[in-house]
Amino acid sequence: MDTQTLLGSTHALQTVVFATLFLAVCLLFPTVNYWAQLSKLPALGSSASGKKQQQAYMRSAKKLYREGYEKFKDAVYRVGTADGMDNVVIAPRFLQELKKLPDSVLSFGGAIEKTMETKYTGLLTEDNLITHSIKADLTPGLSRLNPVVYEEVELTVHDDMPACEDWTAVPIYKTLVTMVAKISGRIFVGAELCRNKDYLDCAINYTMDLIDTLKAVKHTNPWLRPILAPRLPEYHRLQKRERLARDVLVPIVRARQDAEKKNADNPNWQRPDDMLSWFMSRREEYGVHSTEYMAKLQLGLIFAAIHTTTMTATNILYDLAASDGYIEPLREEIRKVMAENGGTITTRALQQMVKLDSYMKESMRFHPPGVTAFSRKVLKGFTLSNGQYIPAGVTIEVPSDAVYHDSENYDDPETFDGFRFAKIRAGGTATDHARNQFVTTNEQNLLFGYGRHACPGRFFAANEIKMIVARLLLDFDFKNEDGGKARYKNIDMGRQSTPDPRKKLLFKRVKA
Ligand code: HEM
Repeated sequence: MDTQTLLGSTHALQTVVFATLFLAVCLLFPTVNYWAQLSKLPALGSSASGKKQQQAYMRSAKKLYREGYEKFKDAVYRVGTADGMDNVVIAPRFLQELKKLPDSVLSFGGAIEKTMETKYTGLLTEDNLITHSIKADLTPGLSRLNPVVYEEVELTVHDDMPACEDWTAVPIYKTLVTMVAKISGRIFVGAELCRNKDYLDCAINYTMDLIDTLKAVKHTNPWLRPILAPRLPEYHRLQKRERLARDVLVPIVRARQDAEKKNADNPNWQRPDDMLSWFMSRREEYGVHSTEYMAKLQLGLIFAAIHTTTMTATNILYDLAASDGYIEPLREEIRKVMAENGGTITTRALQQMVKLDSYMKESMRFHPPGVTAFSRKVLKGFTLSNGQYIPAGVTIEVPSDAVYHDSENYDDPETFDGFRFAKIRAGGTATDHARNQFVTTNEQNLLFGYGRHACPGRFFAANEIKMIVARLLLDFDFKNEDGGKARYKNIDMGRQSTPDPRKKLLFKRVKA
């Protein structure tokens, strides 16, 4: 090789090397920059993302976030999570400023996409039609709908609870999920479908199949997920469940469409008064044209509503069975309020059941479904008022469980006081009333989230739970299966906490 050719090849080689390095720097810069920015925030513990750390997170996330709160109460820190990624934990004092950031900076859907592996579970993330319809149709219509809801509560308590002439063991989670699916279904899809076996099967089991798929997907290697996830048996079961759900729901949507067309000129025709109907009336506004998608919206609603409501009701019953001194005062309140409202549970009656509302709220404070709240993915980096920069790409959260056990927020926070909120409301101002209800959301009350994505279904859920618990309290005495007073332990996994669905309570019908 002559010198000229050698120089030429060396030059070409140098160019290739430089170009490759440049490309690598361009590709890696965002990641390197992300880690550089993230590492400026203090870490709780090692914050490393090793297997051991991930397992410790799954076992004791609650303890971890409480330690974090003690150490960084008013500050911001990062913590390694079960995903092998660091989340940024933000003190509640920043919530007011976070609330003002638009969805293009802090994304609710983005956080769900990641935690729920929506690419594989197919869960709807931010479906504005569902949220809008709950806010614009369901919640304002509750006064009109409450008698219908209560009618379904009476029907299902009658049909799904055993006779219980003597003490009878009842698997209460399983019983409640059927009740909640029927009662919610009455408002979601109407009377014709809400007691249909196939609809109920789907309303009860869709969430379970989705969670099984989620767990299986999380166990696969993130790099191989696109190949492995669609091969999982759980994934196939979920797909089958969705097909079954479509088979049940699509004919109903079609029948409703036909009825609408047939009655287009009929001034006396009335649309069914349920979510399916409200979704359909808003489909043009939201550009929803496929009948299958209308069915999918119902699955989104089922996921948001059924097991969340069931878990909350189960926690309340487990608390009641384990605590003394509450059942009689609650019954007294319910009887008195019903007597004042024509012997039934009206909207006014629900508002007057202040002790029951308080008990439900205290039960949820002690047994929140999650250890953290306000989970949002950061789409654009931003700076907090204390000067700390939160980089794009990270997920933020607020340590809500620690907030509920802070004596600055709640007097004697480690004591279960079922009537603590009723007492504050009894002697208090209008603000005390507003800030101490089951449905309240603010910086100290994060059970239903916070800000513009706070749970829109909480008003419906509160009424439904109140009606179920009131009916059960009036009709039955109940206690733990062993007759003891130890509260059934919840199952804590990572951030999630669920009442143990295998436990039974003993029920005995109250003599009239
Ligand atoms: C006790 C039962 C329930 C609990 C504990 C609960 C809890 C929550 C929480 C924590 C969030 C996230 C809020 C945030 O991050 O700021 C949420 C969102 C949501 N919930 Fe509920 N929920 C319950 C019942 C329901 C019901 C019955 C419905 C429907 C009727 C519903 C519909 C939704 C929807 C659509 C969203 C998403 C809101 C959005 O995208 O902006 N939830 N819920």
